[in-house]
Amino acid sequence: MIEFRNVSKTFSLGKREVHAVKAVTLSVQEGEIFGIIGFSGAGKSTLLRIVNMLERPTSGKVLIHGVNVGELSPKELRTRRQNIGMIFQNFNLFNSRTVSGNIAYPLRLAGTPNKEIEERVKELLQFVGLTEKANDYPNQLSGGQKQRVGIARALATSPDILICDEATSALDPETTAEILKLLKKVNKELGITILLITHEMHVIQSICSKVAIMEEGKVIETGEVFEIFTNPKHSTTQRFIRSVQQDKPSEKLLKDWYENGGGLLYRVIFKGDVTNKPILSTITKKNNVDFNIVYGSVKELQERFFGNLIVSFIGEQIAVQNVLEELKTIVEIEEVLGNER
Ligand SMILES: Nc1ncnc2c1ncn2[C@@H]1O[C@H](COP(=O)(O)OP(=O)(O)OP(=O)(O)O)[C@@H](O)[C@H]1O
Repeated sequence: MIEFRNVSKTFSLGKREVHAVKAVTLSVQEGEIFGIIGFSGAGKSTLLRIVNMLERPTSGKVLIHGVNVGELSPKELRTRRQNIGMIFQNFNLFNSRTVSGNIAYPLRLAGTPNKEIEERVKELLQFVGLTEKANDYPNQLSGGQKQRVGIARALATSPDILICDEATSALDPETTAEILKLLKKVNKELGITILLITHEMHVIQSICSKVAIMEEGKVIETGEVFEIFTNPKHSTTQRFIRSVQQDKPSEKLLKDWYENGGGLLYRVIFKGDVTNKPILSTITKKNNVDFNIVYGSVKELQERFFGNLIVSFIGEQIAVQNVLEELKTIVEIEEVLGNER
């Protein structure tokens, strides 16, 4: 639905050039919630602004429904933009207009008749749960309520794409969770494709189905959120994932473990259905080996199970080797080393 093909953007600052986006190729499918994550300066905002040509790419192209957005006439581009809703970290509401006035604004711009505007605003207020606040002004609202107004305004012209620029970064954790729930509802009930940027991995974990990780203008890794979380390849991706789930004991605990003569530790990763089966106990029993789960968790991720256990095996060396070989045919397994080893 949205395709970035080899998109680059270079800003010229006097003699200096900033390569904000470098040869990005990405595909966002219809109905997805697609997250782009990266540290500050990675190029996320620039890439997002290229979708509706608020920023023109230096090279490459963006296709929406197969149409090259860069080649649209000014009139066609205006229509395309009406079909792309956008919400922002700082909400960007008009403080001099009421909640209703803010939501009605894009409809007025589009020349919608008053009666229709009234009905649509009522419907949107209900959808975002702000009917009671229709006549309030933005400065009478909490951050979460302001973002609800932002979402209602973005939906006013019935777009097929919603772009979220750090939409929850200014909100506390509880309000963030409420807004993410609302975005999920927008996606599920209205079938709107969502493209969001964030620097917070928990946002990706909560609502995205696909993710791209950006660093220094490039996409360094992309894929299904479940796959990226369970098998991150790039060290930056691993850092982001560690921000939401610690996947091994601290270095201090690992050091103590090994110094106190603890045996080798292995990370055993279970994905999906495998978590239902007593694999560890069956295989170790058969080989006359004991096991000790030292650390770990089994979580739900994208409606699938994901187990990450740190295990020590106790038994004859050859028997432990057999257990490892057999486990490797069913689950992922790797040695866990402390930095000190
Ligand atoms: N209009 C501009 N003129 C010059 N340089 C720019 C412009 N916009 C962005 N940049 C530069 O491009 C690079 C990428 O910026 P961008 O805002 O896209 O990153 P980001 O990942 O969204 O970061 P942040 O979360 O801090 O906004 C940065 O080095 C930034 O300074």
